[in-house]
Amino acid sequence: MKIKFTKMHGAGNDFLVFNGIHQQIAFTPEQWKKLADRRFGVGADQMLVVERSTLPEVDFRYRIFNADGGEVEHCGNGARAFVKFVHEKKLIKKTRIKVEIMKGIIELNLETDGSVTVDMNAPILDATQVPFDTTDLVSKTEAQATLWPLNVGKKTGKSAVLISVVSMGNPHAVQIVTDVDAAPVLTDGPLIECHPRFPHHVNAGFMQIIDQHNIKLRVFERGAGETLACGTGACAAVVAGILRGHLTSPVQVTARGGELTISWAGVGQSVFLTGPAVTVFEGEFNL
Ligand SMILES: N[C@H](CCC[C@H](N)C(=O)O)C(=O)O
Repeated sequence: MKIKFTKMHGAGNDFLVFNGIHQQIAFTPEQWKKLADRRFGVGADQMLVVERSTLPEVDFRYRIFNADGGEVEHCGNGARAFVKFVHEKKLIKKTRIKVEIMKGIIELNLETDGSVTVDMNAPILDATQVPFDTTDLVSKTEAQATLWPLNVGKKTGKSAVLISVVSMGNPHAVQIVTDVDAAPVLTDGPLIECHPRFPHHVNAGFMQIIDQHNIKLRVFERGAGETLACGTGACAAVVAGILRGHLTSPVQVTARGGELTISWAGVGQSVFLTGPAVTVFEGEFNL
């Protein structure tokens, strides 16, 4: 059976996007993992499946699978690729779209310049809801932020890594570093991703503050490794930076694969993510 897909990216975070409305897309975690493999498969950070929603007033359902085959709650860069896909495939005409994801509904807007703005809903700031195990941990306060000491490799006790714990529907552990290019993303990233205090694992963000309105960011993503950009990671980093008193909305996030713009008006308010979405090629494979 031939399965069609579209290869896309959002600031270098790359995806295989499937029309799950007109073709049956139901793969095992092993099949997703093989598809994502950059040698034995097609290659991607995540795979996105477009389906119709059964909820009233909601246009589509959007499922996200990481390169390791696991289904996850949210993907900010993927949401932008999603909008571009449903328009290019003429699955919808309107430019403001409501989409059901694993844990809620998000609203997407295709801008006249071709960029996409995503209402990412409000961040979850209660660490235990992320979820993160705070047992026996003594948190620190910086401005409005709660920071948690996390033992990472040899960085323990007084040298523990200070993280902000934020959920954008998916879990994020964000730390400030002086130089992202020199940050231990590939050594500490995997240790944080699978840290026992994160029962669902976590995306590990490394943020360098440039000024009040600009950061550089690298993210070691749960289930995908370091990606060239992470939309939900950019949202979590900006939320953490604003709460810590280092940033003021809007914030330009420079990722290795491109630029994202994040706006946030404060606790309880939605985070807005704006950025590019690019179609690279159409493909198909035999299942
Ligand atoms: N690795 C993430 C999912 C993809 C998020 C990222 N690609 C984005 O743009 O938000 C997780 O396991 O929660």
